[in-house]
Amino acid sequence: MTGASGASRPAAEDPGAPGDPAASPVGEFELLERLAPRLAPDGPELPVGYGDDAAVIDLGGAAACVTVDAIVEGRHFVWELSTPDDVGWKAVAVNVSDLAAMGADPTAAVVALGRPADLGASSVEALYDGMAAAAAHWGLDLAGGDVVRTDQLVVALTLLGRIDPARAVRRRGARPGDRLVCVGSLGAAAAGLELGIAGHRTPEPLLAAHRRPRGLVTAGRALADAGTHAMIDISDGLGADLGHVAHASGVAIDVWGASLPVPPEVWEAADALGKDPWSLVCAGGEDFALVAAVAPDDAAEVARRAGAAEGVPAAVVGEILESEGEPRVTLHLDGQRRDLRRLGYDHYRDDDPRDQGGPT
Ligand SMILES: Nc1ncnc2c1ncn2[C@@H]1O[C@H](COP(=O)(O)OP(=O)(O)O)[C@@H](O)[C@H]1O
Ligand SMILES: Cc1ncc(C[n+]2csc(CCOP(=O)(O)OP(=O)(O)O)c2C)c(N)n1
Ligand SMILES: [Mg+2]
Repeated sequence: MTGASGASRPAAEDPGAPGDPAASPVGEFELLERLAPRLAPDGPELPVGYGDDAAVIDLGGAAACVTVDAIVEGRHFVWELSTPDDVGWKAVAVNVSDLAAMGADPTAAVVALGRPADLGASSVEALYDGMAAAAAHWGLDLAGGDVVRTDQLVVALTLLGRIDPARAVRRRGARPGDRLVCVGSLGAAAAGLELGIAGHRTPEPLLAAHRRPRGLVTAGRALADAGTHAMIDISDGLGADLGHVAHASGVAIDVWGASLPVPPEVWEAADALGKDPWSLVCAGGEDFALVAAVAPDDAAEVARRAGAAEGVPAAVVGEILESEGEPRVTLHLDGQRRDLRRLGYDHYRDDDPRDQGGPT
């Protein structure tokens, strides 16, 4: 059968595409680079388009900051570890985090719900209880959506926020000499997920980090108000996401391992899992910490204020350097250097997302 007849799915052309048993298909990052030419360039009506945590759209006088992230059963959560209520919370939180990383203020969301036929109505109500609780927490309105039948639960939330386009903080803009500020801790969500899946006893803070992440809106605003040069939220992992900042800003980034905010339970989890703790910290992902490039003289005070505003740990964790050609992200630890760039979650890299990389 041919694709042109509409009777079958388009043929596999990439190694590893559906129907092709070979290695891995084109990765998430490479796929986006191929799609980019078809997307709108930045311009007066689109002050921030593709390539940042959220877009900024000029509406003639006012501006909206908009983002969409989906939560998928088996990819972002498993029913063994999360309730429907947790899933609803997480669907809101992951989007709130993207707006936080722009310095925006979330205002309203619409929800595309992919519901398997066997997911009962009361479970969907519980899912919406979780979304409503998160919406109340961050002061945003759930303003409608769409329902389709799917094989696994999918919750795709489009979130809008207020922003002054002139003050939107982008992934580009980090300058040599800036310090790297991290607000929020690293490694807990990945540790909670991995312990939980392995059936180990899982400390509550780790499980909570996986199930019900926080979006650091107040910290994001504080960082934006302080004139932060560049910012990103850590969803795929510190290495991969700093790689985006290095790439967008045309800089190199040094990360000081000993300064990273890591909860003590993460070291214990790595021990129990027989795993390099730095793979949880630098490649685990779903931390939803904010990492920002801040002028050196302000960095320590800006970190302190942003952390205090949310009641989360915050620290100066590295510095921005001149690029040496290729964007570079390097972890400095015990006198050793490890390449962190691209270390993190990629939806297409491995079949089992939990097998994905650690620092080498
Ligand atoms: N399917 C897509 N079509 C167009 N743009 C996309 C798509 N997926 C992601 N992007 C864009 O690519 C950039 C990176 O996306 P993503 O890795 O999902 O970022 P984030 O971690 O901030 O959610 C964003 O600017 C996003 O808008
Ligand atoms: C069952 C399960 N396996 C693996 C993970 C880990 N995980 C899934 S997606 C992801 C990265 C972030 O999600 P993504 O959809 O890429 O969000 P975005 O980068 O667009 O914000 C991670 C670390 C998980 N949460 N649940
Ligand atoms: Mg996304």
